[in-house]
Amino acid sequence: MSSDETLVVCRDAALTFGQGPQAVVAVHGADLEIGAGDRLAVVGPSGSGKSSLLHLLAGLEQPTSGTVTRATSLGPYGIGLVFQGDSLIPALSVAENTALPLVLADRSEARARDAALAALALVDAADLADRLPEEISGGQAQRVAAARVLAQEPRLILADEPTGRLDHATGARVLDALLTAADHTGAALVVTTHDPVIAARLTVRRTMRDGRLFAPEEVP
Ligand SMILES: Nc1ncnc2c1ncn2[C@@H]1O[C@H](COP(=O)(O)OP(=O)(O)OP(=O)(O)O)[C@@H](O)[C@H]1O
Repeated sequence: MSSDETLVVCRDAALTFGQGPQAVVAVHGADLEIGAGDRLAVVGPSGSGKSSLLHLLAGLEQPTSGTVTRATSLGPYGIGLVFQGDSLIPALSVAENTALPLVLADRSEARARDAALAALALVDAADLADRLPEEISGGQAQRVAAARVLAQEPRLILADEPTGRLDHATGARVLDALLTAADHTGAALVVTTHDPVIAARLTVRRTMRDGRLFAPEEVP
């Protein structure tokens, strides 16, 4: 893997929901390249289209016009997703939640658990391993979500408002966990946020307003 490898390219990628007078343009012709190891913050207020852009990058939505191209080298497990809140499965322990992507990818349960425990330790959540999601806080749950992505060892981590519902100090710890996960695996990291303090911790910041993605550091 070369360090300047391009993972995802958006060219004039747009996403419109609905048709006719009811149509909502969530993303207007966005141009974006994500390379291996990049650290990108997409910053904008609620409703500006950040989640929609992330869904395009992940392939969860297809562009209505323009193109989104993912490198074939990403493979089926190459993208790790972290969503805002409530993403853990309630009936599974923290360790089982963390190991789940590996079990689904046919790793043995013992190896998956070892990888999960190592990932939890890296994000400072080893002591939570045997708890259920209902027994941990929102900030802890987001760190577990970071550990789950870390265990998966993706090439690209997409985190949608991972600190959105948290206070500043807790949000900073969640971002620490995501940066640790990305550094440890060499993954690219894209974080959407409305919080400039969180955005300042990523290398490149791009503002979104009303579905428009502005150039790096360009302030609309
Ligand atoms: N499935 C959908 N159907 C119709 N409209 C949608 C859908 N998803 C999003 N939208 C609209 O697209 C626009 C962008 O929404 P999006 O969720 O991408 O913004 P956001 O910046 O992520 O907001 P938030 O921070 O509140 O999640 C909004 O006007 C929203 O109402």
